[in-house]
Amino acid sequence: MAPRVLVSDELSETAVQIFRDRGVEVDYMPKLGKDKEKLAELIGQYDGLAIRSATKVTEKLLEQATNLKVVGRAGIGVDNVDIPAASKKGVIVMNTPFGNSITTAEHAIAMMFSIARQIPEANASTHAGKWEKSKFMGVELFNKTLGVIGAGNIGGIVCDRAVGLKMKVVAYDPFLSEERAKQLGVTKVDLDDLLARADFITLHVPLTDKTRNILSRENLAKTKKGVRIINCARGGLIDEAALKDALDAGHVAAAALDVFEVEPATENVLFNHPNVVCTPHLGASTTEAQENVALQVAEQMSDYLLTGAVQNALNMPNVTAEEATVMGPWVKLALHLGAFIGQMTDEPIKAINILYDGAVADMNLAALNQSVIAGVLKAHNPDVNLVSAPVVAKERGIQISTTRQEKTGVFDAYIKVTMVTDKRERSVAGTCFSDGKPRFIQIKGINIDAEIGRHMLYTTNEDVPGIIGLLGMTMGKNNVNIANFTLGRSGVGQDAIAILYLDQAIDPKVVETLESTGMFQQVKPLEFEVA
Ligand SMILES: NC(=O)C1=CN([C@@H]2O[C@H](COP(=O)(O)OP(=O)(O)OC[C@H]3O[C@@H](n4cnc5c(N)ncnc54)[C@H](O)[C@@H]3O)[C@@H](O)[C@H]2O)C=CC1
Ligand SMILES: O=C(O)C(=O)COP(=O)(O)O
Repeated sequence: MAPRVLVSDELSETAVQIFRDRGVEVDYMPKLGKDKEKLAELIGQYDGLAIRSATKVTEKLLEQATNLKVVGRAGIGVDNVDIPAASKKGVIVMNTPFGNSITTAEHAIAMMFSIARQIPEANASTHAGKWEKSKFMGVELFNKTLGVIGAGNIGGIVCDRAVGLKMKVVAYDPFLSEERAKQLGVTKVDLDDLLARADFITLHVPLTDKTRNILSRENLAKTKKGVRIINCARGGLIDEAALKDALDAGHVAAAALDVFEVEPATENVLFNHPNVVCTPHLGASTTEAQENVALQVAEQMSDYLLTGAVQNALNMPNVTAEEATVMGPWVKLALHLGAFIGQMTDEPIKAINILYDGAVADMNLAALNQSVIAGVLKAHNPDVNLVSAPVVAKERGIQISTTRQEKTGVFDAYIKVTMVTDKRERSVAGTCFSDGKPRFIQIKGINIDAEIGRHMLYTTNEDVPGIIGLLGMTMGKNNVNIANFTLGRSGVGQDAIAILYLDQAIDPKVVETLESTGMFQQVKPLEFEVA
């Protein structure tokens, strides 16, 4: 069945067309993002949700999203998505990190010009037939100092444009390297220094717990008298009441705001202030940017829903379509190895060590790690998936470690997973042959070659005659067909294991019958998710 996507914010029609062309069913309901109840009522039908900033993807909404696999943000900021809650539910959250950055940077520059020369007020006055030529005295940008808070993609473009305008640019960004600052032609400074030096301040940081209120009352007081402030990033970065007071006191000469603490902003303390210019969150609103983000989000979401390729996800490592194909069998193997380990224990797991040997060590290990962990955890919680697995593992305090090594044995590549609990260590290794079929090659250090099927039976015993007959006869008597039978032992008369691939699940009574013979140390039916 074709996956279904809901577009709940205003996205370019390009997105709808791409979904359809790719074979994804799409419903375009651009007003739904503003109607929480209706959205919650409908969300359960969809595999994907494409949004901008109006739709709020809360924990509550996610509870109703029983089929949801991916949220695609056609834009940059994802502060309207509860990412931890999405991860826990196994929902991938992706954005389009570059599609609207030039547009937003240009909006910030436009806002800077508009407050330097009072263009909106002069425009309104002139339209009103007032011709107030002497009222509107502006300032030049040339030679002024621009303080850029956050010099990432958008901030970096703003720096570049401002340098072109012959401004002196200082930037505060703890993650900005000296080399990048040099490349941008800006001086890296700390926040207090920026606040003291800047004639104009522009914000380009995401809204996080660390950046919230970055222009607080206290920090606004540290700015130069006559400073002009531009915010095209997020409401919540500036203390709006404190900004109003600073404007009223004439300390801040002007402010240009595209974003507000509460949006849609129909009322705000800063509205109607003569020195404030406002736009209704238009940073990303150009035809070019909206085409870019719509196209990207639809492609990314379709790729994920149709091929498993992951791009620009905030809670999953990237996996290209090519990797998804090449790695497909290895991802399955990783899940099976995890599933084996997970089903072998009911004790709390302390650590999972994953060894990658040979060619597989060069693959996208982040994705393989997540598959192993998901496999382990699914044994006790079927809702865990690749996205939620690391979150759940962290919550349970499971330590994950990986080792990669050059080819050491007869196999071109293999993965070995070892689980550590308080009482024991268990390990299983597997490989994929060129037929793409994953198989187990070692359990408890004993070499085997076991094809993996949906229903399997794993037994351990002392190496004595009669085990094959006993297992075969018991299965036969209970009408269970054996598709594949593999034996292994550590040495004559020593530890031995058997792995049976069965055509159906076995009844617990069969397990009891085998156990009652006293011939086995362990008789364990196992299930694997085999397509
Ligand atoms: N008005 C609008 O329509 C739009 C607004 N935005 C907003 O712009 C923000 C920035 O976008 P990008 O530049 O693409 O993001 P980015 O991730 O490329 O850049 C953000 C920069 O902020 C820096 N940063 C993080 N924490 C910081 C802190 N505590 N202090 C100083 N710097 C810090 C990071 O190191 C990074 O360099 C987005 O998160 C979004 O909220 C983005 C697009 C459109
Ligand atoms: O991309 C972003 O972060 C934006 O803020 C743009 O928001 P919008 O898509 O215009 O609602």
